[in-house]
Amino acid sequence: MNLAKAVVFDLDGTLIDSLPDLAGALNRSLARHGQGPIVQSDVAPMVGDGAKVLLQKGYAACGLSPTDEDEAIFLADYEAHVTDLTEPFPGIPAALTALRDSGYRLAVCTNKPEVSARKVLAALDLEAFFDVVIGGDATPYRKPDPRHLQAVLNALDVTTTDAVMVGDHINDMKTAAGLRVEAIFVTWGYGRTDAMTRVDQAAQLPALVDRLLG
Ligand SMILES: O=C(O)COP(=O)(O)O
Ligand SMILES: [Mg+2]
Repeated sequence: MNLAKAVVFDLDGTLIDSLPDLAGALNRSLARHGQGPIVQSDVAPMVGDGAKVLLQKGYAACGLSPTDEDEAIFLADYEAHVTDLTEPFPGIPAALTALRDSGYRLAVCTNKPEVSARKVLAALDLEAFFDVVIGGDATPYRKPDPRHLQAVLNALDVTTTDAVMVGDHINDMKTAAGLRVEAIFVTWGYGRTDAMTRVDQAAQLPALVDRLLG
């Protein structure tokens, strides 16, 4: 058993394919100004720094910048539709089950607003896997600031050498590197990096985590 060891997951693009609902909310917001839609493949690289930055990047692509009202409407609209089309990526529930069965403690470190993160985890029956969930609006720091991950490790009471971070974005890799925490880059998400340790399928995660933390 690995009671003192933990696996910290990014959420969007790592555990869940949330791009359709993120793009939907962005495009509904742009439509209020007679702009868009932006196709999902162009929205994907805008995901990773949280919902507000997604809105700013989407508006910038149309030569606009969002007002406070646009932001409030967008955040409320996304929160209301956070599970319309969003699903776990293939093999994720089984991989989380295998990791828990091996004794790892699991957590989520996401730049997503925490209310939306918890809502989607509950709706997709993933919430019970995680001891700690910290969203991008829940502390003064968010990824790539390593203090976001440090807050998760503190809440877990786990040391940096007993944790691994799993993510789909350069922000996740930078966050882990800032604390010298081992990191695994998942290739099924929305980001691109040259990270050395990579996985292409969720089923490969438990063995890789064992190798890095064992
Ligand atoms: O929603 C985002 O922009 C990023 O969220 P993530 O940190 O879970 O990938
Ligand atoms: Mg991500």
